[in-house]
Amino acid sequence: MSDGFDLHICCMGAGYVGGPTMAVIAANCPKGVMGSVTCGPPVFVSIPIRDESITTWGGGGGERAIRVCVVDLSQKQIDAWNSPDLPIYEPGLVEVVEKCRGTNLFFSTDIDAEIELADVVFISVNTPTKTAGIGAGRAANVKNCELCARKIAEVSMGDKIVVEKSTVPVRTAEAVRRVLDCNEKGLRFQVLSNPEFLAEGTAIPDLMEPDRVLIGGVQSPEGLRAAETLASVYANWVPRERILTTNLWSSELAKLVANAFLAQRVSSINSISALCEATGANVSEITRAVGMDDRIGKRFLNSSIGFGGSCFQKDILNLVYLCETYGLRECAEYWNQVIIMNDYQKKRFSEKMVSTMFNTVTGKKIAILGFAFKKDTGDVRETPSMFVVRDLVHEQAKIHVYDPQVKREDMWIEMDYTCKMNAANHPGLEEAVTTSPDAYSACDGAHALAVLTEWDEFKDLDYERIYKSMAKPAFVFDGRNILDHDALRKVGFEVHAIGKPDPNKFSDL
Ligand SMILES: NC(=O)c1ccc[n+]([C@@H]2O[C@H](COP(=O)([O-])OP(=O)(O)OC[C@H]3O[C@@H](n4cnc5c(N)ncnc54)[C@H](O)[C@@H]3O)[C@@H](O)[C@H]2O)c1
Ligand SMILES: O=c1ccn([C@@H]2O[C@H](COP(=O)(O)OP(=O)(O)O[C@H]3O[C@H](CO)[C@@H](O)[C@H](O)[C@H]3O)[C@@H](O)[C@H]2O)c(=O)[nH]1
Repeated sequence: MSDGFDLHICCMGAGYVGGPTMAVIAANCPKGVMGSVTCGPPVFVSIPIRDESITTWGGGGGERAIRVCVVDLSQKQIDAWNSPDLPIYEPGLVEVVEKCRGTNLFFSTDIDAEIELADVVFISVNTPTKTAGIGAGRAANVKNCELCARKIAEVSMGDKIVVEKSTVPVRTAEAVRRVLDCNEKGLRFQVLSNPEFLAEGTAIPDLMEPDRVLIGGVQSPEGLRAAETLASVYANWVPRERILTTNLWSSELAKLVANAFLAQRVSSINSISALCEATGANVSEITRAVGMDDRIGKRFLNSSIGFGGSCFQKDILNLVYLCETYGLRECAEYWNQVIIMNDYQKKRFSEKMVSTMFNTVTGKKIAILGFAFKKDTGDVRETPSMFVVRDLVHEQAKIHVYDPQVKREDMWIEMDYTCKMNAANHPGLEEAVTTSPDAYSACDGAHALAVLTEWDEFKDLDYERIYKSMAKPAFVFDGRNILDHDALRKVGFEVHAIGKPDPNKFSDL
C-alpha cells in the first residue's frame, strides 16, 4: 500500500547539517493530508498533484507530498532528535522540528529500510581532516562518504538519486559513482553534488532564505533530470533564480572556495588588527572605512581571536592538499597562509594576556567567557577559545570557563581531540580548568576576564559588580570587540581588545 507520499528522501547523517537541513525541507514541502482511518497506524493521503512536471524547469515545486527521514549510526543521536532535547542548539530549530516530526519528518537508525524506501538519498556525514596516513593533518577523510555509497549500493532494490551534501574534495563524486556502479543488481544511480552553505547559529534563517542552492550534476539527460528533481524540492520555497546548476566538479569545488574566501577575509582583517595595535590605528574604524567600498563589502570583517568551527580550517586544509596533489605548490602556499595567520592570531592573544599581566599568570584565576566557536551554538569544534585555554594551562593559570550552551563533557572531548590535552597526560587538568554556572561566579576573585565568544549576554553583564568581585588591577581582554571599552575603563578595568589602541600607549596628535 502506498504511504501517500510522492517523493521519499533519506538523509544519512543526523548532525549539524543533516538535522536542520532535512527539517527545513520537511517544513517547506507539502506534507500530505491525514486520511480517515478506523484502526492501525495513520494513513497519509497526498494532496493531489497539480504540477505533473517534476522533471521540468520553471514553476515551483508542485504539490508533491514529500517524506523525509534522517538516519544515523548513532542511536544516542537519533534518540535525541526524537526527544524534546535536540542534540544541537540552533535558534528556531526546535520549532521547525516540532512542526513536522512524526508527520513528514522522521529520525531513525533503521538505515537499510529507509534507504530502500527513498527516491533520493542525501549523504551528510562528517568529513574531518585525516589524522593518520597519506595527507594526515590536511586531506579530508572521505571514508564515511564511501561507506554510505557502499551501503546504498548494498541495500537498494531500485534506482535512486544520491546527493553529496557533505563537503568533500573535488572529484569525490567520481568515487561515489564508481562504488554505486559496482552493485550487482543492474541498478542505475545518479550522483549530484549539493553542498550546504548554512552557518551555525543562523542555520534556520540560512536554510529558509538561502543566498543560493547549488546543484552539480552530470550533464547527460539522466543527470539533468536528477538535478531537476532535486531543484523542484527546493523550489517549494527557494526562488528559481537562486537555484544554480553546474557540473559536478564546479559544485564540489565551489564549496571549498566559498569557505576559503570567507576565512581569508577574517585572516586579512586579523593581520591588520596586529598592525593597528602596533600603530594606534583602530581596527573597527578601518573596517568601516574599507567595508563601505561596495567592491569590498562590510560583512565578515570582524576582527577576532581567530576563526574556529568545524569547517574553515578543515576545508582550507582540504583545498591546500588538493592544490599540492595537482602540483600547484604556490597555490597551496597561498591558501595555507590563511591558516598560518589564524594560528598567529590565537597565539598572539594568549601571549598578550600573559605579557600584560606582568609576564605571569601562574596560580592566577582567569575567567573565560565563552567557549563555543561563535555565538548561538554549543559547538566547540576547533574553537579558538580552546587554544587560549590550552596556552593558559601551560602557564599554570586557574581557569574558570562559562559558556551558556557548551557542555563540560564536550569541552573535554574537543580539548583531547584537537589539543591532545587530557587528565591522563596533564595530571590536575580537571582542577586547573573549572566550568562555572554563570559569568559572575567565573569572574569572582579573578585577575582577568577574557571574552572569547561574542554571546549577546556578555554585553549586558553588571560590570560594576564584576569589578568589585575581582582582584586588582582587574583586566579585561575582549577577544571579540563586543564590550563598551570606555564604560569599562570608567568602572576601573584595564581593557585590552583586538586591534584597538591602548590609551596609555597612544594619544592623538
Ligand atoms: N557544521 C556545519 O555548519 C556545516 C555546514 C556546511 C557543510 N558542512 C559539511 O557537512 C558535513 C556534515 O557536517 P556536520 O557538522 O553535520 O557533521 P556532524 O559530525 O555533526 O554529523 C555527522 C553525522 O553523520 C553520522 N554518520 C557518520 N557516518 C555515517 C554513516 N556511515 N551512516 C550514517 N550516519 C553516519 C555521524 O554519526 C554524525 O551524527 C561535513 O562534510 C561538513 O564539512 C558542515
Ligand atoms: O567577521 C567574522 C566572521 C566570522 N568570524 C569567525 O569565523 C568562524 C566561522 O564563522 P561562520 O562562518 O559564521 O560559521 P560557520 O558555521 O563555521 O560557517 C562557515 O562554514 C560553514 C561550513 O562549511 C559554511 O557552510 C558557512 O557558509 C560558513 O560561513 C567563527 O569562529 C567566527 O567567530 C570572525 O572571526 N569574524
